[in-house]
Amino acid sequence: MQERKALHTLLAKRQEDLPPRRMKDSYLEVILPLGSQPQIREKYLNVYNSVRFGRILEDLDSLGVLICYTHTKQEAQPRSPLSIVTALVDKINLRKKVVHPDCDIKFTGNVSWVGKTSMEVKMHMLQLHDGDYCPVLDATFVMVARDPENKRPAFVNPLIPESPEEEEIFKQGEMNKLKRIDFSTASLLKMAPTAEERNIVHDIFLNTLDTRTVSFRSRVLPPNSVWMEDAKLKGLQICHPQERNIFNRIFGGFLMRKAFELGWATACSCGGSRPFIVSVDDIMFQRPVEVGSLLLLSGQVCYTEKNYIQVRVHSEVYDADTREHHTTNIFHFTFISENEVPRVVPKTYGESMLYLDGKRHFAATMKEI
Ligand SMILES: CCCCCCCCCC(=O)SCCNC(=O)CCNC(=O)[C@H](O)C(C)(C)COP(=O)(O)OP(=O)(O)OC[C@H]1O[C@@H](n2cnc3c(N)ncnc32)[C@H](O)[C@@H]1OP(=O)(O)O
Repeated sequence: MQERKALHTLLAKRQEDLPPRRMKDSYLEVILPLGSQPQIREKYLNVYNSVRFGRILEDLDSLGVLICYTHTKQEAQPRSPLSIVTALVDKINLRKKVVHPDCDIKFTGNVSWVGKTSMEVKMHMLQLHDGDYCPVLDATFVMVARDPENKRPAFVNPLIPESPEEEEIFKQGEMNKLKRIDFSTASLLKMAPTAEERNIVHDIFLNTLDTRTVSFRSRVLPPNSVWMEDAKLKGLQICHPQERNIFNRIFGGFLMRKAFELGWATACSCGGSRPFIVSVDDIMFQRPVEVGSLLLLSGQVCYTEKNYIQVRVHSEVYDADTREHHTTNIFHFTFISENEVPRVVPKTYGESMLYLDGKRHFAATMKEI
């Protein structure tokens, strides 16, 4: 950090002082040689003889940051003054259920939109089959540039779209930002549910009343259902220095892997058969996780429909000295199970809000895939 302090003088005072970049300036292709270098397969292999998605999340996070460093690279500077951190995983949509552990994987990506200090990155993952690379997933992340000590935001190079297609991609980035603001304004933590949503919650409530006692208090679980309070799992992670990133905080990809694995286990125990990841959305990195933190993770099935399971993982750090808890991330995962899954039923008002939030995330995912 002492060394990094000296880099402050290299920061731009205004965004206009930085040379504009094109999308192709930050374009990178990286090969993960699972086919040609068998010795690296072990790290990626899961028990179903396919690739661990948590490892892919780590690779996407590192690649996203590397793409942003490429976008902001100044030839004259031996070292970048910027600390680039992951602010948001906007969306990851899977196009394939299974990723083979013995075929090469190619990642590609570039900066697709730029604000003042934030950059949207679009990445794609493809896998080699019979001589061709076939699409596996598409991902959109948002990274934020900070000063060398990671204390304040720092300007990034503007982005100039060069063709009508690139203008469309750039416009989409702008729209994504507005959509995120709308989604967050309508959050159930800030606003009451809509009339339609209130009816859904009340119908669920009526459906769980015990017809014999006719009381507001006695509740009965409908057939093929599970109470939400019984559809959760918890985990603890001690954040050892091994998981730190280049800014001495816990690596975002590691947090995603741990949250994904708990989310998967939660979906597995609720659904009763093997779940496959379909989509990841709206993972907001609200605050950095310090090395040495006790990270508490809670996985909750929020919503189910047919074979689909919507899981939310909440992560918080616990400070044993002050006994305070601070939320660091909320993760949203959509899984598809091999068999039809039970319906989850909320009992309390808080659970009903989690249910509606899960239903909203599920609906947004289904619209896209
Ligand atoms: C070399 C290659 C290999 C490298 C591999 C290492 C990879 C290392 C990557 C990591 O591991 S990072 C670790 C995981 N991430 C974190 O710990 C970040 C934790 N969160 C934070 O530190 C802050 O919440 C964050 C810096 C993201 C935002 O801080 P603020 O809320 O104070 O932001 P501010 O209001 O100053 O806004 C700054 C910009 O961020 C944007 N922003 C903030 N939160 C956002 C969000 N949630 N979604 C989208 N954009 C967001 C905001 O719009 C604005 O953009 P513009 O300047 O372009 O207008």
